[in-house]
Amino acid sequence: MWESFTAGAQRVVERAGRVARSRGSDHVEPIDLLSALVEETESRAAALLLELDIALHELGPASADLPPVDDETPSPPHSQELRLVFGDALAKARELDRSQAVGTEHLLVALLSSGGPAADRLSRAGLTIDALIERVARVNAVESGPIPMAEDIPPPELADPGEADDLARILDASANRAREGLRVLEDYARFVLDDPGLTRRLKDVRHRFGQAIQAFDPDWLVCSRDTPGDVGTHIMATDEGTRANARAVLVANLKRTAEALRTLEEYTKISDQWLSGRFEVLRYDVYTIEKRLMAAVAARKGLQDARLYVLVGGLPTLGDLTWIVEEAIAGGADVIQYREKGLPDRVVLQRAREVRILTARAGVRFIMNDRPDLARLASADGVHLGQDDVSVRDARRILGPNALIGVSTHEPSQLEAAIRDGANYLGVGPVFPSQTKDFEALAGLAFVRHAVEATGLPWFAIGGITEANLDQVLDAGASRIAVSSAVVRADRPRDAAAAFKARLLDAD
Ligand SMILES: Cc1ncc(COP(=O)(O)OP(=O)(O)O)c(N)n1
Ligand SMILES: Cc1ncsc1CCOP(=O)(O)O
Ligand SMILES: [Mg+2]
Repeated sequence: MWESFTAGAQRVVERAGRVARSRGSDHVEPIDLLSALVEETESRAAALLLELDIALHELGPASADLPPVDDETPSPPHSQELRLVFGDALAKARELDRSQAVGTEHLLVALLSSGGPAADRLSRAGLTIDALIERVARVNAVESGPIPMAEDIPPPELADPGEADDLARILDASANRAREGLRVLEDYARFVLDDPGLTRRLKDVRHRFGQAIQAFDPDWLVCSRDTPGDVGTHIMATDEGTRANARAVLVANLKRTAEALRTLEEYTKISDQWLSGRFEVLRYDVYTIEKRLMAAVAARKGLQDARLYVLVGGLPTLGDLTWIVEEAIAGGADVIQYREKGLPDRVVLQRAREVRILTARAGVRFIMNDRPDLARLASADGVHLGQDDVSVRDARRILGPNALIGVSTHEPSQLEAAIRDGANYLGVGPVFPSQTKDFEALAGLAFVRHAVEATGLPWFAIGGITEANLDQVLDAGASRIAVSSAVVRADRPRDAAAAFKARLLDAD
């Protein structure tokens, strides 16, 4: 069933389990789902509640406000009531036709209809089922509905013709601003980041924006245009005429585009709420893309030139971690990950700090495996997370926006989810059987080939890579690799690293 839930809805369900555990409950209840939903502040459900003037804090404690729980204990089972809520959400998603996927908004509708304490809390906050359904249906229709043609929507009939003219000037200026801004963003994704996925998404937004503004009568807009008479034309903020670099251009245009879309959204509310909804959806799309663009910008800064990533730790480096790190660096490692599974936290932290000193001295990136808390204490450049480790979002809470967060991926859907979650780089594998870790299944070279097409973020092929099979990995399209045993178990780790590095640079 979960594959028909959006990533946001899945996150909320997972978080509900943690809420139930921190309450000490033996079942996850609808009320836990509501607490988890409250915390998903960027979700469609949260946006709808805000639109309906319902303050999120009135709906109960967010899971972050509850006592912490350890991540090892499994969540209790879902209660019968909660299972009914999920079934109802599924039915609502089908009925309201949002590509049939269950989003946070459908969970909200189902909670409100559930008739239990969660529904009471929502009703007490002022939410009514009719208002909510009407909103959800509108947003869903905006996403899947037909595109109106110019003749469908005449200029608004306002009492004062001068007012229509003012409105046209606002809409014309904002439409131009948003269109130009979107083009600047697309050029950044295309030419600076070389990111096909982001370029495609921005192109899609630009295209949908173009369709939305077809609803305006072009004569109405252009006739009202009076650039020389526009009092704003010559007023410039002090920093508007200069930009420090391409990143500053990007940031300014993200802001400009979102602002222009907001202006369109607000002023079209006067005459056409449906169209206003389309601009709202586009504005949310820009926010989502912003998160991905900024992750890509950070990755570019930290890992653009990185080719060889070496994992140290475990048995082979128990006695001589410092020496191995120095050797790997001398051989050309661009990134060192400290991956330690069995030692006490206090010892791991002490050793991580040693790795930090060595890597900092050499100007090499240092990534801590699994543990954002230890990464922060050791001043690492970031953390590497697996599918069962804490989420990117939680790691960011600890490490902040500038940390490099990597995610292990073993199949296309995980890769897509990691990108959506804001990972800065990806591990792609396991490609071959590994001496470092046992795997039930291999992702293989097919997944490496998939990654080439799927992302412009830096990604490292990993798992059993040796000098003997490196060519297969490079032929599959990888330009970066992560290795452990082939370096840390080598007689001469420095030479082993140097051999990998030379071949990676050769293949560039
Ligand atoms: C670069 C890189 N890629 C993948 C992994 C594996 O992470 P994970 O799946 O969490 O497994 P463990 O390493 O924690 O056993 C990695 N560490 N680094
Ligand atoms: C931790 C991990 N996750 C995927 S492969 C791997 C181990 C990489 O080590 P090796 O290069 O020795 O296979
Ligand atoms: Mg892990």
